[in-house]
Amino acid sequence: MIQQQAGRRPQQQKQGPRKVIYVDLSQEQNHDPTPLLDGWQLIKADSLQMACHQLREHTFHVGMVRLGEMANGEQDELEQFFEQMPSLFWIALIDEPCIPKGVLSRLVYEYFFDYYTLPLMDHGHFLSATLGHTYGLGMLKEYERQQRQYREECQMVGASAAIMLVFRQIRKVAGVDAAVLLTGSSGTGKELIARAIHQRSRRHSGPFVAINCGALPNNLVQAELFGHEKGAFTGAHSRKTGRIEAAAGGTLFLDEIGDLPLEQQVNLLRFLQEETIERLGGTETLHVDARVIAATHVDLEAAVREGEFREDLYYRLDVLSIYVPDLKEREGDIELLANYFFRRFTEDQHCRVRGFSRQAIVAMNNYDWPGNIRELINRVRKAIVMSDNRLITPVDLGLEDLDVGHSLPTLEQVREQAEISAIKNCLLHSRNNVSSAARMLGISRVTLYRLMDKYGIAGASKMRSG
Ligand SMILES: Nc1ncnc2c1ncn2[C@@H]1O[C@H](COP(=O)(O)OP(=O)(O)OP(=O)(O)O)[C@@H](O)[C@H]1O
Repeated sequence: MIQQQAGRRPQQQKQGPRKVIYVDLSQEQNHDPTPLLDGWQLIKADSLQMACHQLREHTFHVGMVRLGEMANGEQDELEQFFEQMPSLFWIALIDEPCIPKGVLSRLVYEYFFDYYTLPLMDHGHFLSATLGHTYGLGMLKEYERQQRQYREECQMVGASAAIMLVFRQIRKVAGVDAAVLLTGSSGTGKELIARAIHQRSRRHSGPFVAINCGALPNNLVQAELFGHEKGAFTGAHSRKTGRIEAAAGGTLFLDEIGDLPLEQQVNLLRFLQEETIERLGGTETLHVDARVIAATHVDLEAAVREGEFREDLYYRLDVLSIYVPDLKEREGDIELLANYFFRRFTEDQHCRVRGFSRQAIVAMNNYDWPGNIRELINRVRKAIVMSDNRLITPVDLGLEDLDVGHSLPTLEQVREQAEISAIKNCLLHSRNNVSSAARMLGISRVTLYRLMDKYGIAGASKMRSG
């Protein structure tokens, strides 16, 4: 769908022509493709050095290279040039006599999306469309590359629009040194997200200290968070550094913040306001520089209304907030995550089980996952061990009531699901530009707004319509 759209005449877009860099390495200066490029702004470079300069000055959507005869050294230089820009995609223009030469054919195969032989003659009018396709493919590859990068950096898997929004928010909040509140159900990945924010922040070389406020007995919370001096209470045989102090220079992750007893909330508030703490039984005031990320699965606003959570602390924690969606809200991610954990749990061992049956995938997609990703991990791990089959079945996953036979959707449901997923995909790929998403879908903007409203696809009012 993207490729077809990308191949459309770019001048239809209101953003103006897209830019293509044209690197002419042939020294011949003939066959200028400019007149053939309807809707594209062509910027020329006669050498790789000049191309590097142009690439620093402009943002290009796609690149074209005119290849001539080439010595080995020049070829290496060109390869290095391409390696520096993994997200720009290229088309080659080649003189017909050069085509059969082995060196060039490998280069074209490895680095170019497509090539045209010169003279272009009546193929010329396809060039604009090929540039569009190349750009479309480049966008997909870039999206894939970013995903891979996220996976590697944060060990986070996901491709749904809902989780991509979270990924973008992680990037944004990582660059700001303010408190973050993560809200979302249990097992959705809040701790992993807190770690990802820490890893991407300027504090990444400092410690990441996690504490589960719900798991500590009331009488220990203060000593655990703030530390204690020797003899502060019976059994305090030596001085102990608290978790807040241990997070100095890094990030303190307060999980289940809603469970923090009221009397400790005031101490935490003081730390957030003044960046100072006092150890239990101590008199010294210590300055501690730690960023706080808190997480909760309960509705803290409701807890504030009911007097169970201090309002002033709530506002101190909720400077930046990220909602982490339930697994069932992440369209397409269940299969992705299930396969990811399957590979992780089977890679180091000889395993007879080869993957998931189609019915197992359907059953997983039909299930609500109240325990979210943690539950998915447990079910997949158990199924790998217990399954007697080559492909994991719904029964192996404990989801036998949810396979395809029990819940065949109606045609109307299938149609609605297909519409929802096409709209979400196009909005994602057009970066929420409604006009361009409508064009991809082949419908008017008004119809797209109506459908978004009908299916409750969020954020319509905030979206760009350029
Ligand atoms: N996007 C993801 N990709 C891969 N693994 C994930 C992802 N999100 C969560 N996980 C894994 O799921 C499990 C649960 O995640 P995590 O502990 O971060 O959830 P949580 O929201 O903090 O849960 P709780 O509220 O119960 O503390 C962990 O093993 C985590 O590594």
